Amino acid sequence: MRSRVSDIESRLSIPPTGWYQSLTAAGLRNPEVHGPARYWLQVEGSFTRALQKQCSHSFHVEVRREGFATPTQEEARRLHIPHRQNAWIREVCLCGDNQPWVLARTVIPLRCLEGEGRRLLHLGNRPLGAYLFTSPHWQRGPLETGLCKPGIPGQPELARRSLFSGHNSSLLVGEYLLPALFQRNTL
Ligand SMILES: C=C(O[C@@H]1C=C(C(=O)O)C=C[C@H]1O)C(=O)O
Repeated sequence: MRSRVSDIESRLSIPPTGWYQSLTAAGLRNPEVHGPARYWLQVEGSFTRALQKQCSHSFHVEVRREGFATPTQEEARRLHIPHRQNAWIREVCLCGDNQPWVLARTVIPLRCLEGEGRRLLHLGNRPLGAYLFTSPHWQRGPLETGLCKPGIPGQPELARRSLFSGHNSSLLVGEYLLPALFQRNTL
């Protein structure tokens, strides 16, 4: 039998998103970025760690899909890779206390998968952050703020994204905040 969290989770999707270089720039379009989600749009360090600190009893990663696929044209441009080149694309739901809190989409170009980067193919339910923040090779670039196209209530409206640069290549991590995360009155 499917669990309740899987049922809620299966109705969620990553919406088309417009990306801005800063929270301030996004705020001119949608002042909601300065509301309760602001902390999550700006928190530094491992996002997984920050979420885990907010959990009362459990945190887990559910893989929604993972495999080789073509990134969007915008993602390919951001990563400086040819636009029809396949990449390893990982989409997960980060759940706190059995509630879906964040959807994440990571685009990992082929060059990142060489050498020890092969481990990225086998993360499964282990959080990517645990890998990126324990390996000395990866450096996070500046955070962008995303405004998702207006959609159905309960779907992500705000997002954040950044490039992580390794030896000779970068990967792109997008995190889409679900209202359930920042509408809890705990921060
Ligand atoms: C990049 C991080 O990894 C987190 C875990 C992810 C995964 O397992 O796919 C994706 C995005 C994250 O928020 C992080 O913890 O900061």
